[in-house]
Amino acid sequence: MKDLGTIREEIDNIDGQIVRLFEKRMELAHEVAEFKIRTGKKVFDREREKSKLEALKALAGNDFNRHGIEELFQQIMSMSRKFQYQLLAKENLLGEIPFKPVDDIRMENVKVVFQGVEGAYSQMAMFEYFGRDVDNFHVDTFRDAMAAIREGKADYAVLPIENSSAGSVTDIYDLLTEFDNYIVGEQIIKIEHALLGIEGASLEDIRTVYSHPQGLMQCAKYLDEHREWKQISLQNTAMSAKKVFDDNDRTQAAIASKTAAGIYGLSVLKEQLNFSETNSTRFIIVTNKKIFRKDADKISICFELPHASGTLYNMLSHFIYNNLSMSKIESRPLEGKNWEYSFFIDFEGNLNDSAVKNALLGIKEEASDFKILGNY
Ligand SMILES: O=C(O)C(=O)C[C@]1(C(=O)O)C=C[C@@H](O)C=C1
Repeated sequence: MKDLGTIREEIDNIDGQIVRLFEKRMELAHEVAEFKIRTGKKVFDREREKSKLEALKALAGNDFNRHGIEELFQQIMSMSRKFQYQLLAKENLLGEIPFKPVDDIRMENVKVVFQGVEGAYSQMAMFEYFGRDVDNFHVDTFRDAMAAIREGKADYAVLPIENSSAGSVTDIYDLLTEFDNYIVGEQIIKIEHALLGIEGASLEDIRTVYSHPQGLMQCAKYLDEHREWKQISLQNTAMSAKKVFDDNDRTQAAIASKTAAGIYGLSVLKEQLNFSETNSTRFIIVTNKKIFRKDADKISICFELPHASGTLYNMLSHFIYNNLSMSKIESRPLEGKNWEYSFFIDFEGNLNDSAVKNALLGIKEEASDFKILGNY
C-alpha cells in the first residue's frame, strides 16, 4: 500500500495540471469573448453547453463520476461566461441599467394611494412612511392601486408584500411583473389584530368571522379554538370591520386593528389574536418611475427560468461569484406553463455598485423576462 504522503504528491501533481489547463481554457474564453465582441454573438449558448456536457459525461467511467463531471463543467462554463461578461462590460457592450439615481424620494406635494378603507394597515404604513398630513385616497383592490400609479393618478402606492408569520402576499408579486411600476421604499409595521363585533355583541354570539386571508392566517391558532365559526375572506381587514358595522348583526365579527374598531364604532371582543407576538408586515412603496436613492441598499429582481436541471443554480451563482448577499427568494407559477416559475429575489446592494451591475447583467443575459423591481 502507498503511504499517504506519496498519494498526496500525486494528487498535488494532478491539481497543478488542472490549474494550468483551467488557465489555458480561460485564455481561450478570452479569445471567444473577442470573437463575440466583433460579431455581436451572445455569450450564453445553451445548446453548446448542453451538447458539451453530454459529450463529457459520456467519457466518464461510472455514474458517480458522470455526475461529478457534469457539476464540474457546469461550474467551469459558468466561470467562463462570467469572465466573458467582464470583458464585454469593459467595452460597454452589456448595456446600462436603466434606473436613475436620485438624492431622495420626493415626499412633498405627493399623492398616495392605498388599498382598502380608512383604518387599513396599509393606511397606517402610509402614515408611518409619508406622515399623517399626506394627500391620499384609497381604492378597492391592489390592481386598482397599481393602475392608479401607472396612470399618474397617484405618485406612490403603499402595498403589503410580506407578513412575518403568514408569508408573502402573492398577488403583489404577480402585479409587480404585470405593471411597469417600481419599488422605491419599504415600511415595516407591527400588526396587532383584534376581534371586533357590534356594540353589545359578545363572544358567544359570534357565528361568522370576516377578514383578509392574511388576517385569518395570522390568527389561525385562535380561530382553531372556534371551529364552529364560519371564516369569510374579504379584500381588507378594515373593509371587514366596515361590513360588520354596516350589517349591524351581532353574530358577525371582523379581525382587524383596534384603530378600525375606533373608526367604525365596533367593540373589541378579544385583543392579541395573532399567534406571533412579533407579527409584522412589510409594505412596499411603489411608483411608476425607474429611480433609486443613491444610498439604497436592497434590490428586488425577478426572472423566469426554463424547466431544466441546474438553471436556478446557475442564476444564483451570479450572486455568489460577485459576493452579493441574498435575503429572500420566492417563486410564483407561470400562467399557462405548468411547473414553470417566475423567481423573485431580494439581495443587498446598490445599482451603482460594479458587483451588482456584473451580477444583474449576467442574469439578464441568461434568464428570460428579467426585470429589476427596484432598489430601495
Ligand atoms: O463556446 C462558446 O461560445 C463559449 O462562450 C465558451 C463556453 C465554454 O466555456 O465552454 C462558455 C459559454 C457558452 O455558453 C458556451 C461555452
